[in-house]
Amino acid sequence: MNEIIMKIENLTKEFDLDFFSKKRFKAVNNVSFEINKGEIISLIGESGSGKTTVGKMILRLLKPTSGKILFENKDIWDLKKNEVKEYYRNVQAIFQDPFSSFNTLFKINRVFNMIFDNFFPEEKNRKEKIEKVISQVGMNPTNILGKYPHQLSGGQLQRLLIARALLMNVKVLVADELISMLDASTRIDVLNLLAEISEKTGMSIIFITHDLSLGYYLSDTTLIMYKGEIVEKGDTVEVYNNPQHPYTKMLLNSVPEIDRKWDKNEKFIPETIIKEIELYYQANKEKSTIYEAISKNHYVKVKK
Ligand SMILES: Nc1ncnc2c1ncn2[C@@H]1O[C@H](COP(=O)(O)OP(=O)(O)OP(=O)(O)O)[C@@H](O)[C@H]1O
Repeated sequence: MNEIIMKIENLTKEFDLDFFSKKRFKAVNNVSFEINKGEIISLIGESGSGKTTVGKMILRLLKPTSGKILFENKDIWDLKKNEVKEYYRNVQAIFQDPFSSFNTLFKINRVFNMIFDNFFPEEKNRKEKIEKVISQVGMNPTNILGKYPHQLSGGQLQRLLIARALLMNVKVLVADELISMLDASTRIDVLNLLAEISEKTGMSIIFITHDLSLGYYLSDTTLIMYKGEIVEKGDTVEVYNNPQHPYTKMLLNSVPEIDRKWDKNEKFIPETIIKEIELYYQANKEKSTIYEAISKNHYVKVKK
């Protein structure tokens, strides 16, 4: 049976458009989904669709305008100070640029020791545990631990971030454009590593990407985001084989194929499918702000 570990309920985030304006911008609009233990979910969408904003709210880096994030049935914005620390022991992130996640002044050994200082000060077998996770991500601890971050490659640093998640035994990992800086073969290695860890340890992964093929490769469940909303969600194979929403269809059609050359008459601009989107919502008798968002430039007026 599936065990829900995190529940996102009607999450909305508005940003001020500018200091003087009364208009606000809905970067995330009424987003709901659940994450099961050990599940890998891809959050896929074009640039600016709101993926990172969802990730940041899950990491408590941004407070939602409305809606809830429940981790193990507790609202993460109702946590007490000591519970917040516990939350971060369980929920961690890996961002696109691995270099920014490391303090350049500290050797890797120190970086890993600080995890124990912060979260498990009583731990006696630090060295052993650190060496074990570094080996688990396919690296030799002796070659790595004495180095500074700038002496390592992007791929090595990404692996170290995964090792950090392993060391902390995190329950949910938010991986935001994790591998976009890596070359193709290193990418596959890191993806395989993530899938393997998730299967072995039951770690759930929210994989944020704009790359459909990476999402397909890794995830059990796919969420397609467009203009701040989830327009389609479901089993990955099902979504890719039988997309329902016009935006998902367009997105899947726009993936370059090895035997298809660029055609100057072909257009994949989302705004060209506005009519289909309108008809889709009419046919499904669903309400959506997406149609309005496209035609009115995605702003909402609020009183300040
Ligand atoms: N702090 C902020 N203040 C104002 N607007 C913001 C802020 N953070 C994000 N936005 C806007 O919200 C929208 C969604 O941004 P977000 O970073 O979530 O998109 P994304 O789907 O992750 O895009 P990308 O793939 O390019 O990272 C964008 O239009 C962005 O400019």
